[in-house]
Amino acid sequence: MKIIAPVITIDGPSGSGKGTVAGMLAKRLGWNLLDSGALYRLLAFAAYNHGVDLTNEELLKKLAAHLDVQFIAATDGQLQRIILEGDEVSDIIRTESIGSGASQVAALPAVREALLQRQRAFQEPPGLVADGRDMGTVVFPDAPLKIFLTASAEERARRRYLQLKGKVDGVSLSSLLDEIRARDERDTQRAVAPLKPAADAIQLDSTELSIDQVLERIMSEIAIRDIAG
Ligand SMILES: Nc1ncnc2c1ncn2[C@@H]1O[C@H](COP(=O)(O)OP(=O)(O)O)[C@@H](O)[C@H]1O
Ligand SMILES: Nc1ccn([C@H]2C[C@H](O)[C@@H](COP(=O)(O)OP(=O)(O)O)O2)c(=O)n1
Repeated sequence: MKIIAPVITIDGPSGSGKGTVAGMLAKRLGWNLLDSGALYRLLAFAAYNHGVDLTNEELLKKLAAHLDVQFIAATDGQLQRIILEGDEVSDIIRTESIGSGASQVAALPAVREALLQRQRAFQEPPGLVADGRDMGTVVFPDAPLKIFLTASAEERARRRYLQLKGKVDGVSLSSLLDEIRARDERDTQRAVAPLKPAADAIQLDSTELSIDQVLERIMSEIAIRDIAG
C-alpha cells in the first residue's frame, strides 16, 4: 500500500518568496521539495534549444512528456542542481526571459496535463513542500496546509533587482516591474489553472515581513495542524 505523504503547498506570484521559503521549509522539516516553476522553465528552455515555437501546443506537449531532467537535492553547502539533457542549467533557467517563456507555455492546457503526473510523483514520504501557481488548487488539492504568499509588485521587483544585480547585465528596476506585471497578468488571467488562492489557503502578505518572519508564520501553522510529526 502506498503511504500518503503530507504536502504543504506554497503558491503565489513571482518574487513573493515562494522558492526561498519552500527550500528553507523542506530543509527544516527534512521533506522533499518540488519547484514546479522549474519544470515550466525547463520546458521553455528546451523549446528554445530545439527550435520549438512557444505556441506549438502539440510539440510542446511531446517535449514536456519526454523532458530528460534530474533534480539533485540540495546538501549542506550546495544548492539544488538541475540537469537537463545532461547539462547543468540551474542558473540559466532563472532569467526573466525564460520566466516569460515559462509563463507562455504554462498557459497551454496540454502542457499542464503532460506535467501533472511528473509533479505528483514528488509526493513521497516523509512529506513534500511544493511551490508554484496551482499547487493548492490543482496538483495537490488535498494538501493539509496551503499558503498563498503575496507581496506588492513594487516590492517583488525590488527583490528581483537585488537578486539579479551584479549577476545579469543590464537589469533595470523599471523593466523588471513591467515584466513582473505582465507575468502576473498572464498567470492570473489564463483559462486553465490560473494563479489564485485555493479556497482553504492561508494568505500571507510578505511585503513587510522578512524571510525568517514568513518562515516562522508557516511553522506556527504547521504546529497548529500537527502535520509534521
Ligand atoms: N520576505 C522577504 N523579504 C526580503 N527578500 C525576500 C523575501 N522573500 C524572498 N526574498 C528574496 O526575494 C528574491 C525572490 O525570492 P524567490 O524565493 O525567488 O521568489 P519566488 O519563488 O516567489 O519567485 C530572492 O532573492 C529572495 O532572497
Ligand atoms: N505551478 C506552476 C509554476 C509555474 N508556472 C508558470 C507561471 C510562471 O510565471 C512561470 C515560472 O514560474 P516560477 O515559479 O519559476 O517563477 P517565479 O520564481 O515565481 O518568478 O511558470 C505555472 O503556470 N504553474
